[in-house]
Amino acid sequence: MSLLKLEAQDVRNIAAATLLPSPRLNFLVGPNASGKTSLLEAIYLLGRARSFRTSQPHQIIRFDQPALTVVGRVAADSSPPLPVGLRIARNGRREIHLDGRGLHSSAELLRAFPVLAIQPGSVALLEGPPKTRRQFLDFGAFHENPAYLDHWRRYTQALGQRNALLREKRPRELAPWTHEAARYGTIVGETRRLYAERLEPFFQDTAQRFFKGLVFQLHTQAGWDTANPLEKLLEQDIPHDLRHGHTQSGPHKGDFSIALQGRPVKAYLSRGQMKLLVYALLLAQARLLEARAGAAGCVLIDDVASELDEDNKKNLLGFLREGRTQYFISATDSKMIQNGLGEEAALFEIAHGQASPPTHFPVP
Ligand SMILES: Nc1ncnc2c1ncn2[C@@H]1O[C@H](COP(=O)(O)OP(=O)(O)OP(=O)(O)O)[C@@H](O)[C@H]1O
Repeated sequence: MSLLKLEAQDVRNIAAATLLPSPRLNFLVGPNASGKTSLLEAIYLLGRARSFRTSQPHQIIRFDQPALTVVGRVAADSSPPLPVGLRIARNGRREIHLDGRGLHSSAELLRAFPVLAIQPGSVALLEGPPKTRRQFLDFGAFHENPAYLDHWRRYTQALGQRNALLREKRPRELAPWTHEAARYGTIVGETRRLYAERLEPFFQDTAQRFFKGLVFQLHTQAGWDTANPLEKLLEQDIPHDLRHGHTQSGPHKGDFSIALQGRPVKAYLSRGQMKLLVYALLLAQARLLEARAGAAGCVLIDDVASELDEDNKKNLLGFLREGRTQYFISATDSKMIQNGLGEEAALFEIAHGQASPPTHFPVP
């Protein structure tokens, strides 16, 4: 499911830009503030209907413009290319189009064009709050299991109702929501656990590229003591939950952690190593998507060279050249990519919010 064409309008400093990318490796090269990240942001918007940099639409829309527009064509493995489009206005109103239809939610878009971003802020995946890690697991589980979104929504709704009753101190009305939250919460927790289990070998493989000989352990925490049924815990917790005004146990408290020889990585790895571990996790997620028939997605890598030494840049490039995933990689200079690009790859020079026509590297 690669991006065949992108047209971005009024995204940050991009007044209007068109990209005709390669289905595999695409390099966006240009000086600081030329618009590389903005182009990556435009691609991300097309797949997720939101930015990876901000939740404030007015920040992404070009100064003094009423709205941004991103349209594209996405290759689907077994059907003709799909036209996709998104418009976001200053008041936050979004219009999403897929194959000529207006969509009410971004879920179909996410499925049609799975996009992942690796950017300087991605280290929050290991260092930030658990919510970031839950979102990582949810994105994977969503693509792994078509029923996941519905289960997740039902859980979130039941949890919201239960929390409202807890805040209003109405314990007698809790029973149906406790039951519903336990039912769907258990499924959500289990689906996340299964996803992490599926991801683990891909993660071990990607981590080996950067950390030869080191073996990491990936542990998921469900958000409750899974030795007990969630329903029993929720019932036991009622007095406690009433005092706090919200539900203490459940997948909304879920998380995962990574350890190296039993020690939490956060406490021992260098900054550069943390960044590599984030690469390993997100690239593993992309590889797992790729392993699912027809679901290979698109990965955006912003500011690729920062904090990676020469060996690791080579390791990364070697990894990216394998498989079917489409990559968009931004860098301030093309040194990193001049050597060893044996595959179909395209270089776009970015200047003042404009992209040059692609330079294609010949297949040897
Ligand atoms: N809403 C906006 N409207 C217009 N310009 C904006 C807006 N938001 C940011 N910019 C500007 O867009 C320019 C491009 O930013 P971008 O982050 O895409 O650059 P970049 O090429 O990734 O740079 P770097 O290599 O420094 O990371 C910057 O000068 C930035 O100040």
